[in-house]
Amino acid sequence: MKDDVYRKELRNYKIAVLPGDGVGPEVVSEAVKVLKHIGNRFHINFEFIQDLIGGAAIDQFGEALPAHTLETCKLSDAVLLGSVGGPKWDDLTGEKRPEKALLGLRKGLNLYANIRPAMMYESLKGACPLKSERISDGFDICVVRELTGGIYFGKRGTKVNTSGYDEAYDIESYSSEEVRRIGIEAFEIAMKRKKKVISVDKANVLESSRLWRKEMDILSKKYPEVSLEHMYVDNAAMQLIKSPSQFDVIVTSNMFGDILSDEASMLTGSIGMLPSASLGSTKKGLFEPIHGSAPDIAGLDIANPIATILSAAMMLRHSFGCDLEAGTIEKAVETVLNSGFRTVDIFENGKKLVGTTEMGDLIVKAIE
Ligand SMILES: NC(=O)c1ccc[n+]([C@@H]2O[C@H](COP(=O)([O-])OP(=O)(O)OC[C@H]3O[C@@H](n4cnc5c(N)ncnc54)[C@H](O)[C@@H]3O)[C@@H](O)[C@H]2O)c1
Ligand SMILES: CC(C)[C@H](C(=O)O)[C@@H](O)C(=O)O
Ligand SMILES: [Mg+2]
Repeated sequence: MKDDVYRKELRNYKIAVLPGDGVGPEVVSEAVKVLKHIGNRFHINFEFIQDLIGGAAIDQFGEALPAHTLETCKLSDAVLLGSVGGPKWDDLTGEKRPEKALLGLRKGLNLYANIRPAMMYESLKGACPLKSERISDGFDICVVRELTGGIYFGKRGTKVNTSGYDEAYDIESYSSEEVRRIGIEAFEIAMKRKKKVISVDKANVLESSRLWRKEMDILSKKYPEVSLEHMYVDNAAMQLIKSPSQFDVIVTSNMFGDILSDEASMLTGSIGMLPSASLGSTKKGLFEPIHGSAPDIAGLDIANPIATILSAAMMLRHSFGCDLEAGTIEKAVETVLNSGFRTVDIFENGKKLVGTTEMGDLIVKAIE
């Protein structure tokens, strides 16, 4: 019997839970609450194995990504992560930084494709900072961000240059194989959507972007039904604000994807709304909100848990093939938003202000 069929019949999944720092533990505990509820309702046995990452792991074990944390993730079917980093660890440099744990985890699990969907909820139109005519068509964008290459993983260092000044460098580099595999991911996703890919680069300046563009062109010949357009990243940042509905699938490099997805998140109303799935060549994925540890609001029970709850839904769909259950969570989120409940980041006059825990409770209730 094939492994995935066997697992589906048993409906028994092991989830590594890494709450991390700042608001991470607050939003993750809401997502776990929702998953537990889904488990009860749909007879799925979730085993949650909690471990430390980031600043929390530095404080306890002296390193941001302890070997046992990586091992826990390797032995699990999927990983749910909150966020890492914060002012407490800001003086640390290089490999010691909490954020490096995240990069180590993504690389260690070979999760090269980061999927970040940004869609407009009808009831959150008022929370979008754009004029209503710019979003009259709504938008449903899927950012496909390369996650284990580029400037994040290139050679870096510091030196004193020949004139005696300090110098620092981070090299952006991509191989054709790295570009091809993220391209395939984007075209495959596009085949299930509007069959439209916009590849974002800076090929008017960067050699690595020229390779990127060439590989995307080669790949597009294998997907004749999908239209491919190239766009420079500066223009793409502007076009996202001008007319978000022109985008469907955006495929781009690690750093451009990081920046553009934060920008796209704000179009939905808040960075607290955007989930993500980091995927590789196996079903095991890493699921996390795109936002960070939000130190300015940590511990106040006001962070929006929806991004993390929607990340849990992405886990059900992508790692476990539980489409019905994923859809149930997504529908529950929509129901709660349609009923007028809002955390402070998406609050508008006339709506009902709730905190992190209450938002989680409402979503659980909407699942029932
Ligand atoms: N994936 C991650 O773990 C991740 C992602 C981004 C940043 N970080 C780290 O987090 C720390 C803070 O970074 P930052 O301030 O640049 O970005 P951030 O995403 O943590 O916060 C940016 C702004 O968005 C708000 N915000 C974020 N999440 C929110 C939520 N769920 N609900 C409501 N408001 C929310 C914050 O309050 C803040 O005003 C840094 O150490 C950074 O490196 C980690
Ligand atoms: C914390 C940082 C390393 C991370 C990234 O840049 O990938 C974050 O900004 C994200 O978007 O997940
Ligand atoms: Mg980011």
